[in-house]
Parts: sequence; structure tokens; C-alpha cells
Amino acid sequence: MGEMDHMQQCALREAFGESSDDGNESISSSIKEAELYGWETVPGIDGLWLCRNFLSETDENLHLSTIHGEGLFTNGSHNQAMRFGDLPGWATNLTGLIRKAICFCALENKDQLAEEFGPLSFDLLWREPLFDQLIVNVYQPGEGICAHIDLMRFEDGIAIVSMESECVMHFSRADKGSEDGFEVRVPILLNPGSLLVLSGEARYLWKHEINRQTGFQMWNEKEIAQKRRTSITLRKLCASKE
Ligand SMILES: O=C(O)CCC(=O)C(=O)O
Ligand SMILES: [Fe+2]
Repeated sequence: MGEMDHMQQCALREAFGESSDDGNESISSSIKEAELYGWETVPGIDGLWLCRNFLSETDENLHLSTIHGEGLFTNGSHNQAMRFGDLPGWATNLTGLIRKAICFCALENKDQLAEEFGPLSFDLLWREPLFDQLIVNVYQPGEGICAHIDLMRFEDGIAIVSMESECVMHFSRADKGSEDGFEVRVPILLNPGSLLVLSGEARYLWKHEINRQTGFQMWNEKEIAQKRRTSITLRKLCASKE
């Protein structure tokens, strides 16, 4: 079975459970569902994929009440919580939803070239576990995160789920300085309920940054009204060498 056929089988299994007798009907209804996710790529940044309709408002609210009600932020910090290894049940469910959304994207793009068909390669998408580290960040208005590349102790394939306030995340190349006085900065609007997936160049060659100081959160020439923003970042630690 080719990689694409395998992806398709996996997507169907994610969507309909183990047995799905009427293959053709399932495929066409899966493709319809796939379109609902609204996946986008970003021209010029390989490996960056954005799914605008990842969490419904109801699901977003459920996640927020779990996160803020779970006592995640008890170890002295009220704005960042980290978990390694076995993730809480809600995060394992979220991982399942991410896999499903990526499978649907692959299904929708099934007629395209292998490297274009989805946010994660087959190997990354089907590693086990997909993620074993979780960070929940809570940003008050004005707070953001400096330009960075995620640490090399994490594998390729990183997911960021955005909730509450929308914000602009900027991507800039890490390997090209601004000697010529010209730094490429690509703005991406992260709407609440969206899922951003980074792999390859987007993960290793581009820095990402959220600057929520006055004047930096511009979209369509208007400044975004800021509220609290909560994000969930999911990653996989590299296997230790010992
Ligand atoms: O909060 C976000 O959207 C990004 C978080 C991030 O980049 C990180 O934790 O490395
Ligand atoms: Fe990051």
C-alpha cells in the first residue's frame, strides 16, 4: 500500500472507527468534512500549516474551563504550566483531534505531490506518542513571547492551539541576518480555535514571535483589541542518548 493510501485508510479509521464497509461513500463524506477544517499553507514558509477551524467555540470553552479549573497553574506560576511524559486526559484527546485534522488535510490533498499533502510527514504523524510535552501559556494584554526557535531537545513537528484573544505571530528567518537592512517578517493571524503546525523549515529555520506591545498587533491596518490569550503547545522530546 502506498503512503497516500495508507494515510487515507488512517484518516477513515480516525473518522469512522475500525470498520468502514462502504469505502467510497466514506471517502466522499470525509472529503467534505476535510474541507470544513480550512487548512492553509503560508507562501514562502515551508512546513507551516494553519487550520483555522480546529476547535469549535464549544470545544474551546471546554478546554479553557478544564485548563483554568484543573489547578495546572499551582507551582508558583500563574501564566505557564508544563507537563512531561504522560499527558492529562484532555491533552491526549486533543492530540487525537490534531491527528484527525491532519489526516483530513492529507485526504483533501490526496491528488497532490507527496510533499504537499499535509502538515506532517507520515513518520511524524504516526510516531507514538505524537506528543509527550505540553505547555499552556496564558498571556495578559501586552504580553507575548520573544522571537525564538524551539529548543533542539524537541523533535520536529510542533503544534500550537490558540484560544481567547486573536493575535499576530511573526515569522522571521533565523539563518539570514538583516545585514542588508531588510529582514523578512511574515505575519500570521492566529484566531481563537486555530491550530498551527510547524515542521521542517518552519520549525528549524524560522523564528516565531508574538509582540503584543502597543503598535505591533496590526492586522488589515487596524490594531487588534487585546484580551487574555491562552495557548497550548504540544511537542515531543528527542529520545535521550543514554
Ligand atoms: O503561545 C504561543 O502561541 C507560542 C508559544 C511558543 O512559541 C512556545 O512555547 O515555544
Ligand atoms: Fe515556540
